[in-house]
Amino acid sequence: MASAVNKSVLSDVAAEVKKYHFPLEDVPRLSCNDPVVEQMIRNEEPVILTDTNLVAAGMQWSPQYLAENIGNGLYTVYSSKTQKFLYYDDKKVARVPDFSPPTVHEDMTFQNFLCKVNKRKEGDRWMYLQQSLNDTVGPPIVRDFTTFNWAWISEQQQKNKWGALTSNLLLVGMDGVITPVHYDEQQNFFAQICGFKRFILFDPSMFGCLYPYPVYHPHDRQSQVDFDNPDFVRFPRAKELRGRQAILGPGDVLYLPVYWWHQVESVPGRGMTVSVNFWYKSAPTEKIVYPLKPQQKVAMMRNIEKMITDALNSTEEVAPLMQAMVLGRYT
Ligand SMILES: CC[C@@H](CC(=O)C(=O)O)C(=O)O
Ligand SMILES: [Zn+2]
Repeated sequence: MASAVNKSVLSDVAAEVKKYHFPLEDVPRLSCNDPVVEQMIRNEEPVILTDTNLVAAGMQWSPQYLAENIGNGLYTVYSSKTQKFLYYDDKKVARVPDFSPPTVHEDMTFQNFLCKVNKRKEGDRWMYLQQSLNDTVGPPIVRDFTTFNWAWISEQQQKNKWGALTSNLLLVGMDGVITPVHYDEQQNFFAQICGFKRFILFDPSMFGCLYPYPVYHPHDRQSQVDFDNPDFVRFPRAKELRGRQAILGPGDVLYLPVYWWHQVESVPGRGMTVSVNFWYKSAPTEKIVYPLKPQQKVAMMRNIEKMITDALNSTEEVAPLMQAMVLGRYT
């Protein structure tokens, strides 16, 4: 049984993390055997789970162990001039002619990645390995992976009528890297193996305070608000943000519900991080119940935005058309 993270270490980490302009409440931290957990997952409320043993077989996956056992396959490594790794969809770059990718994507062996990280000097680019686990990994890693606690996580999948497991992303980050605030369209069990990660979470109803890029934009699903330097003139409602915080240590698992906004930070000074996420397709809506949930409204807004953009075959005409539709009529 993987031991739970020491509470006093967690409070030390909580004291170290960066403060932003918005208040944060702690995400509950419960044993997966606590009867409350089942209801929280059903209600799509984030919760930190201990005692899952989800990745107990992978707890020896230190960067060094991975370098020695993962084989010599090529892995996706992003590099960035800053600690931030703002995701972009390269299939959408053509729609934005002057788009300049904030990160560079390189494929390299895990050993080469770790060597570059260890040799990195001040001013060099930051690096973040983000690779879907597949059958190219070495046999020891396959063995560990197959002995994850699939019984427990499959039970969660079935109980909540989720769809298929779509992928497991292996994430190996340098001390201090940040994935800026965004939302995903999948349910997520996020397992922390090495080091500490701090999640800042906002519920889907905060869509209006986080100003995501347009759906056709390469940064679709990513917020335009820079928490380190918020532009309250362009994004005034960012002042209304009220968030939650989850600090994960080795062995912890965060249930991160679909459409919940999250920023993920590898806590500075606590070493490299190793994590594995488990992304599942969400349950289909069986029956429409009013009032609609915020998640359903986000999905609806996305579909309307896509439809209008495609029907107009122009991105410039979307705002004028939607303003003509509502300004002075519905507002
Ligand atoms: C994708 C990278 C990110 C995790 C995340 O956003 C997710 O699992 O949805 C992180 O850990 O830096
Ligand atoms: Zn995410």
